[in-house]
Amino acid sequence: MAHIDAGKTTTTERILFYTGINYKIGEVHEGAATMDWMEQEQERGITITSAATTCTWLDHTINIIDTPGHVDFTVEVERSLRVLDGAVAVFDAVAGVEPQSETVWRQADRYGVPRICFVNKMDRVGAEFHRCVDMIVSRLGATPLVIQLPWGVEADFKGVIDLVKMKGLIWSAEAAKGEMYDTVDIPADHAETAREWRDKLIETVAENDDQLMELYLEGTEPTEEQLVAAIRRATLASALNPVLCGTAFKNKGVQPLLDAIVAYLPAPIDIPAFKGHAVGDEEKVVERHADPTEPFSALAFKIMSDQHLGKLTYIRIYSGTLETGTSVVNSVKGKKERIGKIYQMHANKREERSSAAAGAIVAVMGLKDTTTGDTLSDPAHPVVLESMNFPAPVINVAIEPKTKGDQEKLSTAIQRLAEEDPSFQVRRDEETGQTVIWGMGELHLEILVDRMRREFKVEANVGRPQVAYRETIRRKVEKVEYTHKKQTGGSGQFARVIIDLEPLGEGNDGYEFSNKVSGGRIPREYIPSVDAGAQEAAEFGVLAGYPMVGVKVTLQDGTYHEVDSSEMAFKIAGSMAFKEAARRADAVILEPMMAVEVTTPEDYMGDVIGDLNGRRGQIQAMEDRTGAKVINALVPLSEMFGYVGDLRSKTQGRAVYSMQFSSYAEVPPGIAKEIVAKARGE
Ligand SMILES: Nc1nc2c(ncn2[C@@H]2O[C@H](COP(=O)(O)OP(=O)(O)OP(=O)(O)O)[C@@H](O)[C@H]2O)c(=O)[nH]1
Repeated sequence: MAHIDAGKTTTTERILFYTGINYKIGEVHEGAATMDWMEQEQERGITITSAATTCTWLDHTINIIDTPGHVDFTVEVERSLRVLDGAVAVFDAVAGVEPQSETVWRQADRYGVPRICFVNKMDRVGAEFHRCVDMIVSRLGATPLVIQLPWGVEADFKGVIDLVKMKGLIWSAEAAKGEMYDTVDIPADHAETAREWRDKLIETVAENDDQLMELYLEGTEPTEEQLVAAIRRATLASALNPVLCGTAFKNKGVQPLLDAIVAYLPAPIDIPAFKGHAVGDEEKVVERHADPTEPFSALAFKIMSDQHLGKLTYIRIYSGTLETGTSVVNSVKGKKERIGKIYQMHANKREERSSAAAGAIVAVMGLKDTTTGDTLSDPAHPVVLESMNFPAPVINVAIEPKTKGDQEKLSTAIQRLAEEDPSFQVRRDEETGQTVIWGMGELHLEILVDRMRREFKVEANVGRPQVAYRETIRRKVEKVEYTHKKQTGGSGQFARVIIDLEPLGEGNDGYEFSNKVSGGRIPREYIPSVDAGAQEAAEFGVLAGYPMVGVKVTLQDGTYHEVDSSEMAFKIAGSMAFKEAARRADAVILEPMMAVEVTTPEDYMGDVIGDLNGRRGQIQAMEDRTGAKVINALVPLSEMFGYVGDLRSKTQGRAVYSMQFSSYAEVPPGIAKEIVAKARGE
């Protein structure tokens, strides 16, 4: 996991080569990386979809998922961190801890994933190992444990000083692909620094591990075995993060990284218990263990449509053993599923297997109703494992088929792509009849439309990207009454409700409903209808039709009629009362704000800042980083369309930027007016 371009794919390609999975190294910039198998990935040199593979090192099986760094594909990181037991955070030794590294680090925190750090690109001009280590402290608030020091830097980078073994590891020029390295005595000019850092290493581990602390207090130098065991315990407890370095591109430092993965990251059996809950009872905790003889349980984390095979469902098996031809239950949806075939995946290649056991990551064919985040379990012992969080999409575009013939293909394409990607959504705009697709950013939607064209042969016209605005209210309104009554049309036409509507408060973008009606003034069976009606109304806000969020509805009172009331009548009353209340509650429009970080040569700093100000940006911070200036700003997403091209032309291609969603904020009144007028077709 890492910020874009830190070198995740390049490092993974070396791993596949050294572990003997591939007989040659595929380079990202040549469009030849195994893990970036999708056409769009090879053309652009970026990872878009997380690819899974499996290799063996020191008699251990390692499942690897190479994740994308671009923020538009954050859902890929989310699902991968959910099913992996450990992670390698890759950093660019020049840029250090970049914004997206920070984001993925927090995601890993959320899932409690132990991790080690790899400071890559030590060969680049401006590489600074210790600055990166300092940033791991200042930006991530983590405890880095330096277990290697770089031996040389930039063009002179030769290898690493291993502080656990107290040896130098040097990659000689003869092994051009870095297959071989020599273990030598630490050179004299590095001896003192190595001793100093070795002391720091032991001190840091001792502070985080009682057993090592005992030895430390006795003044006994730990053996290599004792030290490795202590680092392992502290890493598994997420108390610290071992830090290594190297240059994947120049083939140095990758084998010791593999050694560290085996030595310090958890095997499934190191995890005391995988927690889930009983079907239909979220309070009742059920535990599963990485034991092939326990009842089967697995989490579906990814769906892929294969043109030839149909739907492939990627699963992580937590307990038990899965065999082809057996039946399992999707315990979230309550549906039986039959396991057609089981495949070990190597990026887009697959190898058929007859069974797979706890700890494995495999793809299965034949599942019909399972979607991302669902649990599959032994029908006799169902369990629901914790699912994952998916971010809400922030932009959308209208899409329409070019010809009538494309209409059906478009629907199929959208359906398949939405199955694969939970951050891609589709809605039909009832008023205009348009199909609107929603995603995480311009690049995300561009890739999706491109995939529709290539994989599904759909020709479509795509509108301009629009921001996913929201609406909320600023004021509480009380006792808003609505009576739904129709004289004609028979029974079931009477309902009267009285509601309060209030804001949930800053940062809460949910919806809540509470019922205060007592004494049978409204029969209990009608209450959920009022809630459903209000929720339906909240989907289309009163100002410009954007979803209304951060509101609480309280049903205070109402009346019903013995003969003329129905669920439908109460739903309509709930919906109308909500709309009426929202109109009186000072509704406002919210827009997504992006945290933008621009790295630019000093000469262009004035232009970059001026441009950000012109985009309604608020500059938050400025700092120096190796001959460049780094500017952090908060900018409305609506002003950031096309920024990539504008920045390039303003700085002659010498500045780079990244941005990620920060929060929703109120749109200034002048702009809100324009948005409302546009939505009303004025
Ligand atoms: N100089 C140098 N370049 C490197 C090194 N590792 C990777 N690169 C280059 O950096 C670029 C990005 O590398 P990738 O491996 O695609 O980075 P990534 O983190 O997988 O990128 P995304 O998946 O798109 O986020 C490529 O052009 C690599 O050749 C390194 O150690 N040194």
